[in-house]
Amino acid sequence: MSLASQAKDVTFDSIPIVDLGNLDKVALAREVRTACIEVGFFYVKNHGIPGQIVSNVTSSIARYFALPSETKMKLHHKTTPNFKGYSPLLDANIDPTNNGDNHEGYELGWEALTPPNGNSLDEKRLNDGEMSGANVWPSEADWGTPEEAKRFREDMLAYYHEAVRVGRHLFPLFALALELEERYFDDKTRNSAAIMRALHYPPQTGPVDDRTVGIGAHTDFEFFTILWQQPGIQALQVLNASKQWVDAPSIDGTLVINLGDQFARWTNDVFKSTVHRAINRTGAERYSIPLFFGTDYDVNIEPIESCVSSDRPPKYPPVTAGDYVKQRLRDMYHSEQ
Ligand SMILES: O=C(O)CCC(=O)C(=O)O
Ligand SMILES: [Fe+2]
Repeated sequence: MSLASQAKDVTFDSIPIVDLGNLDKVALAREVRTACIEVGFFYVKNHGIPGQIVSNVTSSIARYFALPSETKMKLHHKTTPNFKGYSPLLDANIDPTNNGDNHEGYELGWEALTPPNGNSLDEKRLNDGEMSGANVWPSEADWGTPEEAKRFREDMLAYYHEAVRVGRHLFPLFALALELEERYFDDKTRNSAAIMRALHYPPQTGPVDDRTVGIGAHTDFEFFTILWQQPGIQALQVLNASKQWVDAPSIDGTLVINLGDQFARWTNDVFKSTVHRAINRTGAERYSIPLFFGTDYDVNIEPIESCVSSDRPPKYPPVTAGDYVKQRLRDMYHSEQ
């Protein structure tokens, strides 16, 4: 049966959990396919990221966001050519009908933990298309000690590389879920763009203006997102086909995977890029870490053959992944960058 004929809109009431430890690849791919067609979101367990790396990055993030606002503002993303760095509260506005997203963020991309030959602009990043370019890091003076500065960079990059490893593991699984050859995405993900954002959502208690939520209703722009969310704090919600918000709670030991608009374009919307938002009404600080995983930016996104039929003609014109993401980022920040 073609994938095009399997497309459907489902009023799901929970998000499925997929066990990456399952050695039966065919069964695993089937589970992923169902989750992608019906929900566009799933949790993964047994992803292999060591707990210590996760706890290090989360404590580093909390320390970073506790720095004085003037210090964080020195690395405002508008001072960089590629959106890296800090974005303050209400700076981004992902839902144009809203007043701004009530979170602050810090964004980084690919960087070797130990730069080869002392050169931080290594070959991989130079090849990474128009969104490439150096990360920016708070200085030793910003942190107060060289150890703190070093620790922050190491904790962030250690998690980054682990999450990228999980992402690389998922591409063949997605290929199988699409009934393609397992290696289908290999030549499209040689220098995969992977942008990580550390996010801080201050608590919003009392009456909350619906137009100033943590992050407004949106779909992600990239291929898929790997999201770590802080345990014990409910904030993320996912919209089902009947326009009901379904909670996506943090589940210990799991990561959330959600498909982005690039994936929806590859699959002519057979696989869903589902609307979601986050509101932190818990009274406690919330941190989360999405990592947006893409194909190489020079790859042209065109629908996979089996996702197109006479009943389901192509919905989107072809576009390169890089052009697409850059335009979406400009829209989000109302930027001319
Ligand atoms: O913080 C979250 O749980 C969601 C973040 C998100 O959806 C995004 O950054 O695109
Ligand atoms: Fe998102």
